[in-house]
Amino acid sequence: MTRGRFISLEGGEGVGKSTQAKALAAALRARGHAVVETREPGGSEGAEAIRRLLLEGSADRWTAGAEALLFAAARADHVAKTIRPALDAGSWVVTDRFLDSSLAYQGGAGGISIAQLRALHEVGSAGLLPDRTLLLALPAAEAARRAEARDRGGSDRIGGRDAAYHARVADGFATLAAAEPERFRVIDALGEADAVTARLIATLDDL
Ligand SMILES: Nc1ncnc2c1ncn2[C@@H]1O[C@H](COP(=O)(O)OP(=O)(O)O)[C@@H](O)[C@H]1O
Ligand SMILES: Cc1cn([C@H]2C[C@H](O)[C@@H](COP(=O)(O)OP(=O)(O)O)O2)c(=O)[nH]c1=O
Repeated sequence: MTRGRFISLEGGEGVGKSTQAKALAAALRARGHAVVETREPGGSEGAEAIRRLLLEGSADRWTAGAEALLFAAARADHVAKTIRPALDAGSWVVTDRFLDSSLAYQGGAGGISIAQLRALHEVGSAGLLPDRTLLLALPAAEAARRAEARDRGGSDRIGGRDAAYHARVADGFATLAAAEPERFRVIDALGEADAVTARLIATLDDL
């Protein structure tokens, strides 16, 4: 059996990742592929338990280092229990966030070095990378408007960090995409959801 393809959706809060993960999975199924749709932090029983530790509680609950380790631990479980088995069975995997979120949030915005974060990923997940990473790009004001309309002020431990933190996250994603043009595609996330989905699908032709 040929191995499935591994696709990650990335970007800051409110850019449309969850919406597009669903739509992309549906579009791939309509083309006859088996698709596993998943998310981070989470996507397996152990990782969902770690998700609650990461997203609930006070802002200062974890040091920056502990936070990075918890994301890497959650990812290791997600890869071992959900992602690798699905790929080995020939399914496509569409995940809402993966390693690049750690590089942008805990790295670019949080101050942990990219080299250290990649080392944690090597230990936890044998360095598994997506075949393609789709970075949804939206002006910060529009992303904040969408996130606010969805969350009505009730954001989580990390989503609730200040605008300067989220600006560093956006810069971090842009830098990662520029450094790995083979793996990344930057997608304009403005406009109707269906139009954005069509843009995403068009970047997967070669896979
Ligand atoms: N293309 C779009 N245009 C307008 N609103 C959108 C679009 N895509 C998603 N939304 C809405 O914006 C909010 C954030 O989208 P969501 O998919 O949850 O983003 P993310 O997972 O990146 O945080 C949701 O309320 C969603 O319904
Ligand atoms: C996967 C991952 C997520 N995060 C953050 C990003 C989000 O603020 C939060 C996950 O929330 P998520 O449910 O993806 O939120 P949103 O729909 O707003 O994007 O965790 C990291 O900081 N590092 C990571 O490695």
